[in-house]
Amino acid sequence: MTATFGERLERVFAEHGRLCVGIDPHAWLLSEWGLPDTAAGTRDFGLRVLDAVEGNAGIVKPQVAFFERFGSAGFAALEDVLASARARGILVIADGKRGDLGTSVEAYGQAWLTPGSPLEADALTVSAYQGVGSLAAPSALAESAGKGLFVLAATSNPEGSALQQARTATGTTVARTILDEVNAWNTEHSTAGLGSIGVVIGATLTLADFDLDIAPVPAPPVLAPGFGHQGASVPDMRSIYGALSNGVIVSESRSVLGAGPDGIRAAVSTRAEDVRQVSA
Ligand SMILES: O=C(O)c1cc(=O)[nH]c(=O)n1[C@@H]1O[C@H](COP(=O)(O)O)[C@@H](O)[C@H]1O
Repeated sequence: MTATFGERLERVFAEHGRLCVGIDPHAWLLSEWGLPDTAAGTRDFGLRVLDAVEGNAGIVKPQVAFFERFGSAGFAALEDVLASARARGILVIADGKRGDLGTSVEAYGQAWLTPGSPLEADALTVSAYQGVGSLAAPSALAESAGKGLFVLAATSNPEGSALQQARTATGTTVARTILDEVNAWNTEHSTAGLGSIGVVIGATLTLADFDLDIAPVPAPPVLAPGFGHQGASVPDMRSIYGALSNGVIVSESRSVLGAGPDGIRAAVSTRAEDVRQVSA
């Protein structure tokens, strides 16, 4: 039987820890790395990040937008990066923040989560603006293929708070509604341990402001951006996430990538150790 995404994630946690290195080839980073601001530059950048991650950490998160800037050539570059990560056994969360309804969102699931697809990743970030129920098709696809989804619940940017803290007719915040509905899916569909469907909760936030401070049981995987460049500090991980901490994936992009091509391997190694310290 195919291992579930949650089981695969727990294995990665045990073997490599919870650091996720973002692959965000900003134009200025390409320049600092001595690479052209082209699709070929993003490919080289992505492959060099994988060189630094291999053996040092277990998870990467390519930000699709930085590849998409170059159209089909950018997607071809991303396909090469995804294939290389698969070959190295590095778990990939494609940060595409896709969201739609019905057969359209199902097609996004097929694009990013079907084994053998050119853009195959292990998990995809998705938006639930159309309701968590709109994600049923890609969730089912993920579950059957041992893949995962990360649903945006409370994002690290300050502009998201008003909408995400707003209360629905039942009095529950939008962010909490998403967390509860994700958890209901996991309880119904996943066997044991971490579920296959996770949430995104920014590390820059005070979880109580979103009614996210009481963790559901079982706690889902939590993709946690906002560490490093956006100001959250890794040693504070447990105090930020409380009872959700056991599922947290610490994600950093610029703070690690800024070390440059010569310094990145050491930067990943140091940061992975910092994350292990706080996870123990
Ligand atoms: O889904 C994400 O990864 C994400 C969610 C969120 O709430 N905030 C957030 O910054 N991100 C992504 O995480 C990365 C953060 O990059 P750094 O701030 O450089 O670590 C970017 O790719 C963002 O798009």
